[in-house]
Amino acid sequence: MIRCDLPGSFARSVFHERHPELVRRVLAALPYGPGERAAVERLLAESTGGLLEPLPAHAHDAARWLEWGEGRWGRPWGELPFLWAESYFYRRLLEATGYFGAGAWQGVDPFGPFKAAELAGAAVDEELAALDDPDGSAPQALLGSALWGNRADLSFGMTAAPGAGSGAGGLLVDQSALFWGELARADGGRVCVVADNAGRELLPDLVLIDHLLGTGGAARVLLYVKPQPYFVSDATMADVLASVERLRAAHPVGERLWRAMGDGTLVVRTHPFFCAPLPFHELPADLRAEFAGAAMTIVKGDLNYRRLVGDRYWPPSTPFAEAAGHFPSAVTALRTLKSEVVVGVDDATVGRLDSSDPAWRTSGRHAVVQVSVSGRGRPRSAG
Ligand SMILES: O=P(O)(O)OC[C@@]1(O)O[C@H](CO)[C@@H](O)[C@@H]1O
Repeated sequence: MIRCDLPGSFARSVFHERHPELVRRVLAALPYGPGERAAVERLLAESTGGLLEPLPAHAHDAARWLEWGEGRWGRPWGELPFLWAESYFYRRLLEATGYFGAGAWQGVDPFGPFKAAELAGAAVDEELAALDDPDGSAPQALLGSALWGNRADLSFGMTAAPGAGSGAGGLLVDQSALFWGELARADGGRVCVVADNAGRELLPDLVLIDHLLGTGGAARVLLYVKPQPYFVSDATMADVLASVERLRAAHPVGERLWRAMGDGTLVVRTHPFFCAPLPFHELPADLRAEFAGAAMTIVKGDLNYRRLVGDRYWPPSTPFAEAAGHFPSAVTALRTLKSEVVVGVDDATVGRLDSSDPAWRTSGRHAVVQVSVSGRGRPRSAG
């Protein structure tokens, strides 16, 4: 299990380097008052050197978090599992900024200014212009755009080294033929997409969804987003609407997606579980049943990968199907590597990368397309 306190670890750097920078930017981006500012600073101090405090009793999800954190309250943050601690940090940040409060900051996304700037940026213009390029709109190119779009993660951008995430580091595992083969085999079933970041990642995800619906690769797509702001740029429903609007202004694909939402072939869903500090092994029964009926579930990004396989120091050669085989449908991970977890990469590749590029697990320059069909056709009641 990856913990937060290992000296020199990526997890420790997230709390001690990334979060202070994140807090600085959030407080610079919105004119929060003294109360919110002090609460955010207190959270930073608590999470970098203090003891874990629960949510205030009046919080709508206080009981749920009390249960998730049983045995952990009052312990040092550094002892916590990394995934649990990060998830709780983002929940507490929303508490500190008044996102769930009764006051005027209710519902104000603390990361909204960053997301809006990205969506309005020139890089998005260029990417949208490429939609008219026949090479850029071939199926494999669309899958590649959705994959590499995962580099555009605004939390990663907080402390990434210059040039990190840019340039073609390489696809370490490419099972895209299996992905397309599975879709062809299912012949127009339901595809679930567990979204990750808004903006430059969600736009190519939506274009891929349009392609799947337009070509019969999927009869229906369920797109799962976060119920609240999370990990800086993770997509919420508001971000889906902003992206569809952006696409509508630029290309017919936007209008098609709008219509698909209207006729129910593209359904956007959310669930509290997507902001829970839990791995996908602990899917609640309702979500498990939804995924179980899918021809394929596409799981986007680094954090979802950590939740899919388990946030552990796996031997990298552990087969992906072994780590992700618990998932209730066939599942494809589209992930650029931005944390230490990795499976399904052979020892020779790991040895080569360890000596040539020591930061390969976290730099965002490498990616995987990994498929497990273990959950294919699993009955809805499974698990
Ligand atoms: O899930 P995403 O957007 O691809 O990546 C999230 C991320 O940037 O944040 C975490 C560290 O804070 C890591 O899992 C990863 O580096």
